Amino acid sequence: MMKTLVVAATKAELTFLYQHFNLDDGDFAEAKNFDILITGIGMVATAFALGKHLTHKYKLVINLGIAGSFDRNIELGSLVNITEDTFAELGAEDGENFLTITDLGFGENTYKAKNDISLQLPEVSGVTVNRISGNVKNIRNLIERLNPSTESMEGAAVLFACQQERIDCLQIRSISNYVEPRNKDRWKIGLAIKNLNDWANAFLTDMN
Ligand SMILES: O=C(O)c1cccc(C(=O)CC[C@H]2O[C@@H](n3cnc4c(=O)[nH]cnc43)[C@H](O)[C@@H]2O)c1
Repeated sequence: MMKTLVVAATKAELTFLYQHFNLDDGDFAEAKNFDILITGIGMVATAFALGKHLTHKYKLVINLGIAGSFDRNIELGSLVNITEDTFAELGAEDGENFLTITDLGFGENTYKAKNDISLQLPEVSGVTVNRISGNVKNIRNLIERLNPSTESMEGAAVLFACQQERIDCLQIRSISNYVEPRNKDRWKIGLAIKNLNDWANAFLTDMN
């Protein structure tokens, strides 16, 4: 039987999923129909972990995590299905302009989550960055260039790996904060994680 691979940056983001399915407490945990891979934060850690673990025994990869939202109409703690994700910093600065790697002739910087699963969640596009945006000028620039709804530090790396291996993939994230000058007091990480885990527990149970 082919399994699903659940990928998250930190174990904290999947706390209740580990509890619900009574899983062993490691960075790679196995359940009957799915495995969990904890990669560490960021694109490099994610790509490295997927390079080691992503094989054709998996029919689907689900990237779960928290994310920032550029869109104030998306409530903190609510879930989105990120169907397209862009490596926002991959390219070259040219004075005030930014040249993507596509502009430079070196391939794609945007990847789609390929799957035939229909979910009752808003479908949005995201950016993936190395540093959480917290500077008004950078935030404005990202919105002008890419008009993203969400920001994470791993999403595009997961979509990239899945495209390389031709494995279906979903990216579901729960909004913990708005993308704005850093103000940790306004982040709702606990609520975002609770709602993310409730969704994941139901999805992974129904899938079985
Ligand atoms: O600084 C802290 O105290 C702190 C506490 C908990 C979490 C953090 C993070 O930096 C979380 C990064 C983690 O979450 C994703 N994430 C969440 N919001 C954003 C965002 O606005 N922009 C980019 N990434 C975000 C990200 O995918 C990381 O995995 C800090």
